[in-house]
Amino acid sequence: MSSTRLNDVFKRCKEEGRAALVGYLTAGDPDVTTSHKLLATLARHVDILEVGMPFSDPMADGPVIQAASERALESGTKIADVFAITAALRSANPELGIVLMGYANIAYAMGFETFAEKAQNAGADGILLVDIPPEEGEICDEIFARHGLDRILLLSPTSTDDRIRLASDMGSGFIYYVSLTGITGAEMGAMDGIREKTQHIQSMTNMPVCVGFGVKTPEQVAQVGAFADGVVVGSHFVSQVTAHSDSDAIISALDRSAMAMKQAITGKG
Ligand SMILES: O=P(O)(O)OC[C@@H](O)[C@@H](O)c1c[nH]c2ccccc12
Repeated sequence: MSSTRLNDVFKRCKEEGRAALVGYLTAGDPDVTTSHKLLATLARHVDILEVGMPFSDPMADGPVIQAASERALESGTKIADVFAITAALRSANPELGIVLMGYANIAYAMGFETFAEKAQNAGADGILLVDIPPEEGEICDEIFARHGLDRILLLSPTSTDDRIRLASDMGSGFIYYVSLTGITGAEMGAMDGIREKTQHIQSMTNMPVCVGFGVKTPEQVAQVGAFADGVVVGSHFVSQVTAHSDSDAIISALDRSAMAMKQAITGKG
């Protein structure tokens, strides 16, 4: 069972003959107020917002997103702030897909039932917990499903057909194909290999397959969008936070860069 909103997002994009644009930012970076404005800006251009829950030990993340987590935690961001920002984004953007992304610890700490209840009340559609692989889903699958939350699962270049089948069976919403064996923000590998593996996964599942890790330019968004069902951009958006000194400048830089990515994915770039 998939949350109808994520299904609708992919259906709409498909009707428009394009891939979905998924944009990531860490909630609370650089502080709760600015972060809310940044996420609201990104929400105007993307189809799905991936809202990162800041965490002290984000092992899948490269330096850019690690630093974003640190800024968020140092400025006092709490998980309650993440839910509050999410709720505000939801009420302003009824059709936007919203996925909460983070590490298992955050949900363990508050209890999966409470976590799922709060995520649902905030209006999230799906949950991506990086360090809960498909086979460890007993801890959350039933709970998330009961709260109408999709569980987004990751596949990587080394995933075997057995794992692809497992992710397709256990996951919902969409499959997130990590384009490289490494951390967020790394350099993308050869496009041919990424296309082949993506198409192979697509042939094995009914779910949309989104591709992320290393996508930084409108050209890459257009290239990946030509075969994937969705394209994820993270570090490139997060890096706007440190590239500019005041919050207005960060917001307008993010606005411009998200608009460029959107134009690239709609073929109007
Ligand atoms: O930053 P990149 O290379 O553009 O990749 C997307 C990524 O940031 C976002 O989806 C994400 C951030 N942290 C993660 C951890 C695991 C999987 C995915 C993520």
